[in-house]
Amino acid sequence: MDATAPTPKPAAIEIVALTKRYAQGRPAVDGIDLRIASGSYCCLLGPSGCGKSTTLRMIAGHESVTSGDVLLDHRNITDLPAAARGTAMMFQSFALFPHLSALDNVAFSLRMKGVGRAERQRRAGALLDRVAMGHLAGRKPAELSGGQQQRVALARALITEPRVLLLDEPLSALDPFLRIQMRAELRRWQKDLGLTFIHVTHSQEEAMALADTMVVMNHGRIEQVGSPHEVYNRPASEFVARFMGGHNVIQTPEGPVGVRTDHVRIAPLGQSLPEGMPQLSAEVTDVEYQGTYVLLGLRQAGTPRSASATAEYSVMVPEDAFAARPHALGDAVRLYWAPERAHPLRSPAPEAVAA
Ligand SMILES: Nc1ncnc2c1ncn2[C@@H]1O[C@H](COP(=O)(O)OP(=O)(O)OP(=O)(O)O)[C@@H](O)[C@H]1O
Repeated sequence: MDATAPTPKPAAIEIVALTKRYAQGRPAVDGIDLRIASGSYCCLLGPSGCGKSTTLRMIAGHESVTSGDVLLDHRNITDLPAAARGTAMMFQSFALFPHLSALDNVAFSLRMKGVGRAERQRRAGALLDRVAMGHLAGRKPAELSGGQQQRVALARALITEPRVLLLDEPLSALDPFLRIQMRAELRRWQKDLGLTFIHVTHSQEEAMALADTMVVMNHGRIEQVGSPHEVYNRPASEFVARFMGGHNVIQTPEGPVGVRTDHVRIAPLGQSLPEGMPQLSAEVTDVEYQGTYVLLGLRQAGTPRSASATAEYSVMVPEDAFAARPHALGDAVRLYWAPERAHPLRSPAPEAVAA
């Protein structure tokens, strides 16, 4: 794991041995170290309960820290109140006040700070212009589309002039079509504004589409930090390979390796294979047509139907190749792959298996 490897730009956020313990037993966040480069889009990714929201809330100051530190540009903000940190939060489904206009929603935190009416309306209006919402400033949230509400929520978060914007599953309440549109917009805003965004999601696809840096968490710990390309192409552990999808985890005498489903080849039993290819025998258990490719499910030969997922594999066969040489349920085949396509994977820590 290279969670503490130096980043080329100065770190906007540095997390040092950060721990949150809600109750006895395993901590929700377990001593994590992380540097998030200034001006980058960082996604905290992991399954439900892995500790990503707790981590975000500790950065925001909405959750106390059990131990460890949060630094923003080398300033220790661990014990500062949320409003004094230089961070702002954008929530799931935007959490706009329904009875207030877009302008008053954006101006709200300035009102709380005692800024005069004329000044707060001027600043809120300027920000709404910035997110191309100035012409709809008088509308209430219910009179705005999902995308327009997102822009108001963004303007409302930006009014405090944060250095870092924290986003907690901001797209999860949207329908799939709007979600894809809105994530492109978030990415564009992040680049235009040059701010650091830290975005929590459980969606691999969302993180891959948005992130400069992905942080994959599991059981309160960081499994891997890297660009989407690095994490997808070189998953560090069995957990990351399985969680990201698109990989086979294959047990070899040297330990588990990960091979992408599109890098595993399939041949009928008895056909001679290229020299030096690692291989195994399997039976076709599933054939799924996916349009541009066919996804085959396979079980390693000699393993019972009820065996764990460790003996189950997937192979992605391009549609044309499948048409030229189809495979049917029950076919006995050989799977093989080029040795350079197999990447060693860290096995789960014994305590993680037991949890
Ligand atoms: N206020 C709380 N009190 C007690 N336990 C909590 C509290 N908040 C979270 N937890 C526990 O801490 C662990 C991490 O929760 P957290 O919400 O950070 O995970 P998450 O990865 O964001 O999950 P999700 O995607 O479901 O929100 C979970 O086991 C959760 O049950």
